[in-house]
Amino acid sequence: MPREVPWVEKYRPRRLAEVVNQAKALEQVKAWVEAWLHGHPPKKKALILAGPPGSGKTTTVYALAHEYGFEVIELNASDERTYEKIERYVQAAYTMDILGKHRKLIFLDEADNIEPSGAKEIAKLIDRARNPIIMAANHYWEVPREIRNKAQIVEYKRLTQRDIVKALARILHREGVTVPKEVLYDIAKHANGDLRAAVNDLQTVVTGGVEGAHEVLAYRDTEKSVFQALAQIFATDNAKRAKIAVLGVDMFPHELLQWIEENVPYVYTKPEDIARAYEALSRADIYLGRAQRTGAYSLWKYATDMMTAGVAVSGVKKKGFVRIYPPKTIKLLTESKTERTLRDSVVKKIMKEMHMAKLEALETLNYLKAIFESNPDMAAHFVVYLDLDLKEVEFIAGDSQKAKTIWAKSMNIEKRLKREGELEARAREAEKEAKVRETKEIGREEERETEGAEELTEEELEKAEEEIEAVGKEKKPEKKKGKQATLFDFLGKK
Ligand SMILES: Nc1ncnc2c1ncn2[C@@H]1O[C@H](COP(=O)(O)OP(=O)(O)OP(=O)(O)O)[C@@H](O)[C@H]1O
Repeated sequence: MPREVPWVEKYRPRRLAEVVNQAKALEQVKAWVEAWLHGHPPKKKALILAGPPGSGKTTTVYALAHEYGFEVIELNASDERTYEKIERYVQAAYTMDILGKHRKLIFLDEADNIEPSGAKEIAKLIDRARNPIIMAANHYWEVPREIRNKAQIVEYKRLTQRDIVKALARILHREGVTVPKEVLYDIAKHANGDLRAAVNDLQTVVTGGVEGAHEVLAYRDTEKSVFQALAQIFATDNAKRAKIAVLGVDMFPHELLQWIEENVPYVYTKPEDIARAYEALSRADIYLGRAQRTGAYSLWKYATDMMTAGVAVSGVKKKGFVRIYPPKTIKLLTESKTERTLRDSVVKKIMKEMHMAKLEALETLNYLKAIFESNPDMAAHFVVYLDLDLKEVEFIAGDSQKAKTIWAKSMNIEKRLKREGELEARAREAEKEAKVRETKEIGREEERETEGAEELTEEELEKAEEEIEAVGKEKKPEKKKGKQATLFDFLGKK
């Protein structure tokens, strides 16, 4: 299949004036490089362009080189031989300059990934530099301190949704195609300030062999698009970056594995690199299988490490835009979306009823799948407990016949529970009524007793007192065991 030119390259601004919404940063970069060119290297011989991904850092470096006549020597901080290479170019650049060749501009990407061990050495090289060194980093504070001290910081802003929509609209105009407005907004929203991700998404939507932009965008319902995560994995040789790339992706590891597996052959071209990537994936698969069999879901972590970091370090990747293809095993995107919606609703119910965090609920869903597979009676109880509907039961059972059996059993349980509930309610009602009756009766008795007592007082009290007096004259009233004899003892005797 012919590979399309990546739009991030095709439409990458060639001139500084085309870099949007970073005016302040550009002013600083220009002033710094002009100092070099005027023969007065700036006090800080390195620059750190710090800011979010896809905000224009790399673009600035290349546009700058283009406008000021530099050759860019791009190095990656995670490359083991970075130090050697910088040293070579720091020296070579100077001699080449004398020969009238292009001056070299050393561009060190991912400066927040420089190992502490190498930081001191690179700091020394900065001191010796006779040519500009520009570094890029997403997280300024993660650049080793020795290097930060030697470098001037230039901050890049996160691009706004408006910036992104405008940039995308310009590309569409130049391509002569249109997409629904809401799709454009949706891409811009999910890009989270990353224009590279947005441009890649747009290219996927417009040129994808996938039917319909809305279906493609369905995958962006997740917190972080799987397209973006994969693009990040396939753009780095750095294990840590590759691992971090999938953090916000709301997908089971085995689904993620399918996505990565599908795209490996488009990213790696050399057979031995492809083989290494598949080796990493097969190890991931072994961990997943083990987790599934034993219930030790902590193994998921290792599986994810293998499929991200393991794949990312497998070899030399294709440069620039790599279109990410949804796995063929996902038969229909719409179907997959329904499945995901069902999974989400089941997971929500588990979280609510079983008071679980999301990850636990996802693990529990796996247990449920095993239960639904082998124990319909127990499954039926879960259906009632979690208040699942038939579609959700079908999703968990993964087999409509099984789902129907479980559903029928759950209806019986529900009926029984309902009956029991009704009986219980009736019993409770009867008990309540009995209590009311009892209370009323007690009330009446008390009334009667009180009435009786009053009668007693009126009619008999005088007589009783007379009797007491009489008895008192004869003998002391008999004492009841441990209790003071009262008027009522006498009355009782009567
Ligand atoms: N400010 C911007 N103006 C115009 N285009 C931009 C801007 N920022 C990003 N882009 C577009 O997005 C793509 C990626 O940008 P770039 O490579 O400069 O990002 P970056 O900041 O270096 O990101 P990273 O930190 O991930 O390397 C480029 O192809 C470019 O077309």
